[in-house]
Amino acid sequence: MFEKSTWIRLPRNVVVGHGVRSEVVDVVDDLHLQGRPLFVTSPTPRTVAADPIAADFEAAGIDPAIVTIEKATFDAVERVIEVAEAEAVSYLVGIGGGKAIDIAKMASHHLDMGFLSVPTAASHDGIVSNRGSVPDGDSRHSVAAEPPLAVVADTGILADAPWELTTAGCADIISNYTAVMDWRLAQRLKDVEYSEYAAALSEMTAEILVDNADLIRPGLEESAWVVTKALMSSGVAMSIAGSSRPASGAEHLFSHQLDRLAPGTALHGHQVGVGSIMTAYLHGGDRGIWRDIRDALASIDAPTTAAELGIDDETVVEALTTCHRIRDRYTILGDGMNERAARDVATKTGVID
Ligand SMILES: NC(=O)c1ccc[n+]([C@@H]2O[C@H](COP(=O)([O-])OP(=O)(O)OC[C@H]3O[C@@H](n4cnc5c(N)ncnc54)[C@H](O)[C@@H]3O)[C@@H](O)[C@H]2O)c1
Ligand SMILES: O=P(O)(O)OC[C@@H](O)CO
Ligand SMILES: [Zn+2]
Repeated sequence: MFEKSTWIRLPRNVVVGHGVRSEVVDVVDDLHLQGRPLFVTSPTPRTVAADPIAADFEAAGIDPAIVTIEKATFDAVERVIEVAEAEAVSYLVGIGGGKAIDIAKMASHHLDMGFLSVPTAASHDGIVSNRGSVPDGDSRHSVAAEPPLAVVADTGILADAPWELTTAGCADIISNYTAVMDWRLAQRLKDVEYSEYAAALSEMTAEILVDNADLIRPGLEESAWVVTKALMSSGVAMSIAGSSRPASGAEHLFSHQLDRLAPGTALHGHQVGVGSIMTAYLHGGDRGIWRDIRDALASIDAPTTAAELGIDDETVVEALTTCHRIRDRYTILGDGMNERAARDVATKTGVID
């Protein structure tokens, strides 16, 4: 008997476009959400979006509570849960980059409350995903979390954000190529659960983004459209898979380790992009697609070297040799690279000198 079952939870409303920030109140009404919201944001996104959206809610007779977080940690999730309980709110709104949205989705999962995702940067593909990503000691957890009931992505805000945030989002998408290679490898060698639909969607998303690279330019609002659609499509792939596997392989392990070794130095998307150049080389050798990945990153102004990330060569080698321990996720790194092999791949791909 075939007894498999799955739940794929996706947003009901996806509202994208110029000025849609002012439609958050209408989206809440359309979802029949009652009571007070808690806005989960971080310092700059608060000024850019959370405070103006709060004013719209107040004008509609709703008094939102606001909590500002600085880091994506389990402590931050706890703090948001405490504020939600103390302020007697009935749903959450994550307003900001990947960290604020991750914290909001994890807290709403714990509270069993609905949540809305309002990205202020096209910098990451967690906008619609049902996963939260949190460092914890030597590990990095990919936690099951509440997917958003709705996404409100204002392309005016996204296009006004610093350009490097958008190039980071592009690089997070381009890294899907190697994430899927790792996933297929793990399926073949370790029989891990695999979804061909999620893998195909993730790869196709990267392909469409690369094909439209000439539309991705600073100051062009259309770029925010192109990148945001890709970020959402990649998040849907994660929700279909019920795992971050379609968008996170060894290149993400490398980035998570850099977050530990050189915290706050480079953006998540930029780190996974550089990681992807090297893991593509590990998969395909010199005839593989590593040059295509490097050139795609360069074409949208994303870093392709350690120097452009602001990270020194030795830290890259250390991250490559240790990042397989970050989590129990089989990838091309297997049980770890030795130092010579790590230096070799980083040098041959031009990531280090
Ligand atoms: N859950 C998932 O599926 C998923 C997917 C991808 C990434 N992530 C996580 O998301 C995080 C990376 O996201 P990120 O790069 O957005 O990090 P982030 O949330 O720290 O944002 C980066 C910076 O951009 C600033 N910012 C945001 N909007 C701005 C705006 N409009 N103007 C000026 N500054 C603005 C933020 O204040 C912050 O300083 C990582 O923790 C990563 O693990 C999660
Ligand atoms: O599960 P992780 O490795 O945090 O990956 C999530 C996301 O960054 C994929 O783009
Ligand atoms: Zn990512």
